[in-house]
Amino acid sequence: MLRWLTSGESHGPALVGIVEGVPAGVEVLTADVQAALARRRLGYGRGARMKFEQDEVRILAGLRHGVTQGGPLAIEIGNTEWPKWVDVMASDPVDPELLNRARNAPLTRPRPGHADLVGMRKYGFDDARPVLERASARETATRVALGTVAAKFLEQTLGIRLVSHVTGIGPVAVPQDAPLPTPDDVDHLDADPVRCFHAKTSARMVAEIDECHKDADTLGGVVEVLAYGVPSGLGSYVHGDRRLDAKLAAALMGIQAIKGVEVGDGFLTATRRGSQAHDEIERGDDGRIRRLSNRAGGIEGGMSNGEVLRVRAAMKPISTVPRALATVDVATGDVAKAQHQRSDVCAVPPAAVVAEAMVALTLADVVLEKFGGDSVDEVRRNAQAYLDSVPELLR
Ligand SMILES: Cc1cc2nc3c(=O)[nH]c(=O)nc-3n(C[C@H](O)[C@H](O)[C@H](O)COP(=O)(O)O)c2cc1C
Ligand SMILES: C=C(O[C@@H]1CC(C(=O)O)=C[C@@H](OP(=O)(O)O)[C@H]1O)C(=O)O
Repeated sequence: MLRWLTSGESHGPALVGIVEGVPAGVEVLTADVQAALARRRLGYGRGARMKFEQDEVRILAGLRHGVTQGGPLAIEIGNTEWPKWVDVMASDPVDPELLNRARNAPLTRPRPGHADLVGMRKYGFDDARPVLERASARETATRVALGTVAAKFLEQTLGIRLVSHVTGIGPVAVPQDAPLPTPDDVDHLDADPVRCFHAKTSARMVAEIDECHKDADTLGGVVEVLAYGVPSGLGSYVHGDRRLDAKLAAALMGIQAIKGVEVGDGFLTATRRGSQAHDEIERGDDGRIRRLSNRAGGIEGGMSNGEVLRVRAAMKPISTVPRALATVDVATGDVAKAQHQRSDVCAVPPAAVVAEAMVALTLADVVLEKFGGDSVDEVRRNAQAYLDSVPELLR
């Protein structure tokens, strides 16, 4: 079993993530985590903060000489902007005089689409500051850091490799028959301004973001994660909460601003007739069972079926709209415009990287559930024994 937890506020000194259950022997470096975090910072349409802030990574525990030790890994990501927020986010009480300064002023004009209003009600605050600090997607940096370890585990035990890309931004979408990127295309995707594999669509997405920026508005979109090399049999049909599709849906829906999840062709499948919706089975020239298509996205009956795993997540447009939305000042009861200082216009490309991390953590958990093992070698041996045990005619 893999367990993980994150802690930290958007403008606090640092974020911290802990992952427990990673077997011994996974090779991972601080530089790998840094590289993954750098990929999360990419993307046309991100706001000013991404340009001036750095992610300062420190692996505090669980790793020795670049190899996991079997104990929990603790990863710290320092916010380099912290010096500006020392008073606002101080852990201990501060001089009340400081609280009158601009950055410290209570936020009383909750932003529609954010956690602000409900969070104030629920936790008993008269200021949205503490709500937005933890609700912020700054926290996703920690998930990407932990996901890096999970991805290394998957690659080094079973050769599973993940790819994330953007298939839609606002109304602009990749054509349905466009080829899927493979792990060899990751550098190309990282270099694309919107992490899109289809060059013509990428250019249209950039233009759409520019238009939206001019209109002082924001955009959402759709991301897709692909997992190559996933063996058949992860997850289970025997109970709803053991289904791989259910676990992936929960993991993706748990990302800030994700409002829909599809497995394989998802909602499109619902519009098709059965004869056009499923993936027929045949025996290939090599004598192995194969599929004529992969509309199911690599999952049948809540289990991986050996095809490429394909999941999508729909992100709503950024809630802090520059052309500020109507709200109420909860300190006075007056009609107001929602608070706004700065924001991303579009954060779909980084959301793809976050979705990839969530898929990595979910797959690492189900791999450990199925095969178990305290070391990389043991997981490999267990997996190989299972694969060897599948009868010839079912392979
Ligand atoms: C990578 C990423 C970056 C985001 N950046 C912003 C942002 O700059 N401004 C904003 O208002 N919301 C941003 N969001 C979305 C908010 O965090 C999210 O909408 C808010 O916390 C409310 O949660 P909900 O949308 O899940 O209801 C971002 C989300 C992600 C995944
Ligand atoms: C800091 C990150 O994303 C932030 C997520 C976010 C939000 O409301 O979710 C709002 C913005 O922060 P701020 O309000 O300080 O400008 C984004 O920059 C990050 O992704 O590292």
